[in-house]
Amino acid sequence: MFRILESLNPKQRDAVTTPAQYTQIVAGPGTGKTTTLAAKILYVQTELGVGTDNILGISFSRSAKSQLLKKLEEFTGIIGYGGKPTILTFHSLAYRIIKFGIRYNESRFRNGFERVATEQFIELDPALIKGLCNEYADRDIVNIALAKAYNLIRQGNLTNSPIKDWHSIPEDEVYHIKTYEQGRIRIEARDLITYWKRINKIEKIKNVTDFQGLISEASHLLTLKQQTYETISKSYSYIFVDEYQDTSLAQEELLFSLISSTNSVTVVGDKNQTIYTFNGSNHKNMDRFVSKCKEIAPLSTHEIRLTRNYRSTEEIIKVANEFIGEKTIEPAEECSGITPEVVETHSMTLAAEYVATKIKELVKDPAFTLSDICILYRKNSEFSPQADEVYKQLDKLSLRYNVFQNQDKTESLIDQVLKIRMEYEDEPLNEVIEKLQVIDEDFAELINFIKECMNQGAYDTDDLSEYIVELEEEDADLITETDSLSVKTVHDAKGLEYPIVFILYLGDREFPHSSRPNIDEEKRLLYVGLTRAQKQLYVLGQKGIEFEGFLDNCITSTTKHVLYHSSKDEEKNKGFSVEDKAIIDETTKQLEEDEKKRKEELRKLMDLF
Ligand SMILES: Nc1ncnc2c1ncn2[C@@H]1O[C@H](COP(=O)(O)OP(=O)(O)OP(=O)(O)O)[C@@H](O)[C@H]1O
Repeated sequence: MFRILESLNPKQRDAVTTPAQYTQIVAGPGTGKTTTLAAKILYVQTELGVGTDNILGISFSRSAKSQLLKKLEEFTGIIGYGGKPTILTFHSLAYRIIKFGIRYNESRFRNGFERVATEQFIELDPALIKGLCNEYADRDIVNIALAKAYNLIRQGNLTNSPIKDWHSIPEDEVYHIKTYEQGRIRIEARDLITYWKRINKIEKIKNVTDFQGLISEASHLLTLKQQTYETISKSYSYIFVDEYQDTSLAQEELLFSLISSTNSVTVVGDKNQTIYTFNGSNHKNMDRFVSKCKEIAPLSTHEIRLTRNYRSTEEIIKVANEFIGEKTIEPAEECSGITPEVVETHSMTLAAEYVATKIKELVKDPAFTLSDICILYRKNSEFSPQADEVYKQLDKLSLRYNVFQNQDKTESLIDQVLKIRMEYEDEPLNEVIEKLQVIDEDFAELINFIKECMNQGAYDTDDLSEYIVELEEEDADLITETDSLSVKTVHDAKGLEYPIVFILYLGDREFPHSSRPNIDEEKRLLYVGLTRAQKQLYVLGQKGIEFEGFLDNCITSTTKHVLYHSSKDEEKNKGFSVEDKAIIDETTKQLEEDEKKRKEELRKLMDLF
């Protein structure tokens, strides 16, 4: 352990070795959050003699979990001992708690209970939204809006704390729920109450719940302070929570219901990297953690700030700090590098063309391979026109890239896992793998998944249930091939780092996204993107017509401002007389102004709804 402690800086070491019962590590990007957390988990095992069974790690997603496990593996490889503790997401932890609740007859669910997405409750009862929000003819949108309101209110985002049952909804309240397709939908409290009651009925009859239902039920079981609480709370004497800034109020409540006076808790987070508020995350949890813990153990609550960034060059750090408007990180050592480029282009197509051409040039240098490069875009969706444009340009130049496997593929893996759970009920997983290997079918992905679960302590097919929850949480999985570049959303790149990063496309409605963006969240998102780059950074887009000029704000004294309007010289206004050019410029200006007016009117119109 000494060797690992020696490799850390004094603040990181303090975070690892502090005897405080409650610790909050506030750390900017690239300052070693994952590194410090992994070191602390190992320290607790090796120096304090705590068994892996008594340690619980809570991660935000399966990919965050695998990064932490990778770091732990790296460290255990160095010191030659130490094991992998249980690392769950909040949802799979909730599933585990409910399983105990069922065993002790404390839960409202029964064995074999299932999860559905909130919008899918309607498939179990087609009359679910009948008579609700009648002023809207599009019933699919009403279903989506009600599901969203139902989730937000239970997560605590429509009020100041999570609402646990429909009795607590104030009857005269009206909620305005933003939908992507139809702007805001007005939902009266009585409609939401009816919706909630109907869902309760479906849950009871069909023995199902949704993801937020898992969190609410688990919290409820712990607050009963009966056997479920005793078992869970006693098993995990050391609890570590990664990405704490992205927890919802309901998840915060779950964590605090789990803690007794004897557990030690460490949370790690960075408020500037909160990028899931649309999904309920609430960075105020970071402010509250220390004050709440001080109430429980005033003398044993410790807060540590990590600011030394080991990831990026000084120039990249400067762009990130200036963009977010705070000096949150500083270079760990002097490491000046290549000047970041801010590339101004008229269109997404040109931006993608610039990126592809630049990459072709960059990989001529034997120091770089394609896998050192990542292209980031804003839209959090599988079918993004931005990504499509990038793929098209990469294809033109025959550049290999990794793609996300589609949702169907993830679903088929879930189906396979569910099937083997039924077919080989309660059988040990190593025997199941042996049986799968002799069947003449391609089970490679399934076997990998089972091995991943076994690594995490799963023993038989029944143990797979909580890991299925994690699969269901994922949007899509990346198929990673060697020597291919990555194209992903900023959300998917969270926690990762690449020597060369391209970000596109900063400009009206693209990034910041949508007609009425949450500017603070969009800012944090771009900050996450900028801080993924280690050596080279390229930011592409156009100057802001509306809202904040994100591209302008990336231009600093250490960036190079490039104008890229066409790859072909002959197209750069050649062939036009000076008079023609003046007319073209005037018309373009007029068109831009008309478009601006049109957007403004559209927005006013949407506000009316
Ligand atoms: N004390 C250290 N000395 C040298 N390198 C370090 C140190 N701490 C962390 N690093 C390196 O810095 C990089 C970033 O570390 P890590 O991924 O742990 O940061 P992070 O804070 O989790 O990042 P993010 O906020 O982006 O998730 C990694 O390459 C890691 O190996």
